[in-house]
Amino acid sequence: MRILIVGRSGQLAQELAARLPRDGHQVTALGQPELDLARPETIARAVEQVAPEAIVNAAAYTAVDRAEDERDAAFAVNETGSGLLAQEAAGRGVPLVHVSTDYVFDGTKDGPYAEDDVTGPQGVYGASKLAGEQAVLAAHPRSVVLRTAWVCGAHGNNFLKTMLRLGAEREKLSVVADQHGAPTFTADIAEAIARMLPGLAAAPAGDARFGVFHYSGLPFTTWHGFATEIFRQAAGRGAKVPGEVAAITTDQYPTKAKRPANSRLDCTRITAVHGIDPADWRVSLSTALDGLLSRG
Ligand SMILES: NC(=O)C1=CN([C@@H]2O[C@H](COP(=O)(O)OP(=O)(O)OC[C@H]3O[C@@H](n4cnc5c(N)ncnc54)[C@H](OP(=O)(O)O)[C@@H]3O)[C@@H](O)[C@H]2O)C=CC1
Ligand SMILES: Cc1cn([C@H]2C[C@H](O)[C@@H](COP(=O)(O)OP(=O)(O)O[C@H]3O[C@@H](C)C(=O)[C@@H](O)[C@H]3O)O2)c(=O)[nH]c1=O
Ligand SMILES: [Mg+2]
Repeated sequence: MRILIVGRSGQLAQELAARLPRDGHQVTALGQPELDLARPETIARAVEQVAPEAIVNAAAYTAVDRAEDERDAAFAVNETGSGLLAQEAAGRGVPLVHVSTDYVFDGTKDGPYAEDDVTGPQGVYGASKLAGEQAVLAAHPRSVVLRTAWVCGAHGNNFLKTMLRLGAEREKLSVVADQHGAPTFTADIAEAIARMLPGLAAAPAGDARFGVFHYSGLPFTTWHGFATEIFRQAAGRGAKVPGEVAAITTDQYPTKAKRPANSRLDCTRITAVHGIDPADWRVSLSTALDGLLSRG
């Protein structure tokens, strides 16, 4: 299939550009300035030029704290641009996979979130992503909204790479231990998208394969639990790690945007409908560290 990946420099976009050709797909990854989700005219032009048979939107305004001060910029990309992209996909009759986030939830639920649970974003980023989900689903019945969480990988910037960097510099780190969720590695998300694309291309509007799906790693942990496992595995590979990783509360780590205390996603629907199982993030972490630490 000819596939358009929207986003080029992002961590998931780079992983998709590496993974999808392995299934024989012809892949074009476009980002700014050629395809700028904040500039509507570039969206239509890029889609027409590539003439894709499927589109994956891996681009977003992702600066969670900065979004609090840049509401218009966040909504322009995450809502308006994403909705327009969905319109283009609908116009061409091709399926769209649109990636979204756990931050659409308020985090007060006592247990993992299912796809139809009530949303309630705590910040501008989450609100703009929720508006984007709604715009995409309204514009195009043959779309998948794939909500994931705590995305990490070898490419781009993420919590894993921040921990490795800070861990090499400092003797002590403090990491929040009262936000619950699970890391999701870009390699696993790319694999999941690769597995669902052929079915989506064949499925008509109204098919159960479209709609909202949750996909994150297992087992559930906290950011502190994730950091602890990162340093355990990194130390095993000879990397310099901090002597202490203190468990702190969210109150002790003030940030501009509020994060949900519970980001746990119930991923049973994607398993039932698409046959895709959540990956053990500890295994994916090990693979990512093999690449990251051997490169020095
Ligand atoms: N990071 C995370 O922890 C999580 C991410 N997600 C979602 O996953 C998806 C992928 O995120 P991730 O790979 O981490 O994101 P990154 O922050 O790594 O990359 C974002 C990408 O979006 C592109 N982008 C930003 N603005 C525009 C624009 N106006 N037009 C075109 N492209 C633009 C960036 O390009 P450029 O570099 O040129 O600006 C970049 O390629 C997003 O939908 C995100 O909301 C969901 C849950 C967790
Ligand atoms: C660097 C650092 C972070 N933290 C906390 C802050 C935050 O609660 C948590 C994770 O930090 P981050 O900066 O990665 O958080 P954040 O950028 O909010 O990560 C989010 O990004 C968006 C795009 C999403 O969609 C979410 O799923 C989520 O992954 O760890 C510490 O406690 N100590 C530290 O030293
Ligand atoms: Mg971040």
